Amino acid sequence: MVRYIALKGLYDLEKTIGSGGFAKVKLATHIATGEKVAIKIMDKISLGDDLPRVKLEVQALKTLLHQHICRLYQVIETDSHYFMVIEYCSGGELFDHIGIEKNRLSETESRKFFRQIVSAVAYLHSLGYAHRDLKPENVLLDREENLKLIDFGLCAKPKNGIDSHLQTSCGSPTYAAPELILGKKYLGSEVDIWSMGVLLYALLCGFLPFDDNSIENLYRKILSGKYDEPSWLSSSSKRLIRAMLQIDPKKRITIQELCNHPWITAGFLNPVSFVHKTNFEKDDDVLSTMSAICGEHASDIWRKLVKSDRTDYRTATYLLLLDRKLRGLSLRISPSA
Ligand SMILES: [NH3+]CCCOc1cc(-c2cn[nH]c2)ccc1C(=O)Nc1ccccc1
Repeated sequence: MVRYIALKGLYDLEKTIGSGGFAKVKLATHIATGEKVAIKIMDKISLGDDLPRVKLEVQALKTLLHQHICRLYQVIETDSHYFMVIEYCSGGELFDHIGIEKNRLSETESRKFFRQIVSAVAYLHSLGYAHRDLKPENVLLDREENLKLIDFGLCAKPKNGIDSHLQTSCGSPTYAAPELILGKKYLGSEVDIWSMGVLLYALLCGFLPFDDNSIENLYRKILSGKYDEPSWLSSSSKRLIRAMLQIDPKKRITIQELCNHPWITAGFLNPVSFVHKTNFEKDDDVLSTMSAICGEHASDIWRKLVKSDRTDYRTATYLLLLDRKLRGLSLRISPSA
């Protein structure tokens, strides 16, 4: 196991749980609390001119506090690497959860998960962000099967707000909107809606609306906007999918309409709201646990926490202890912390 000096005494690295272009994600243990975390390791050389994207992703994750968006605990930068310590989603990828035999979810189960995606994306858009890479690999589950969106490496916050156009082509073609693959100017919010339509179709059908081994055929299918509607789809599901997979982005349903759509609210008392986690809430039990170990006064620990950029080891320890408390577990810290 390659040893990273920067993690020594803080995190024990374990198996690799994901690897992408320029990042590797490893399971790790936060030594002070024994809690599992995911550490996204990026080496600066292979990042090349994508280096600014890491700053964007860190900035986005520090801002985005939502129950269905993976939490960033700590960022460590060395001369050669970035380490992003992120919430571990022990349930793995949602689509692995669907399992091979069933390969699709019922409308009720799909609605439960899809409402959580809509809540996270509505929150994202309300802050002027677009994810731009919504795909099954980026939809995970935590231990209680709560959905978590990950990988904001491509997310954008256009300087003039969510309604200003983007141009960079990014994300995977299979989930990409027609305007994006045509290289047209596009709105991040509109391409996210299209990708969510592909996700919903995959949940309800167990396969993708547009799929082909040849990229030209795949593009042709996406641009045609034509896809199969299997017999088991209800007319309400078909109507919603059609509203999301509109070729013309101006005809596509908006995130606000989506939150109130009859398919989304069926069986629920209320539309999807993007009520999110409050900011950094003070917890005296956690602070006294930390103070018992490190000897500092709880009030001093809290003051430093609030003043910090909230991505240091103290922040990670505080948030992980808070998670333990919210799960009804004992608050313990190993003295070596
Ligand atoms: N497609 C997911 C592979 C990478 O996995 C993660 C990525 C991030 C991440 C990456 N960027 N931002 C957050 C955060 C958490 C995980 C994770 O917990 N994955 C996992 C857990 C159990 C089984 C399998 C996979």
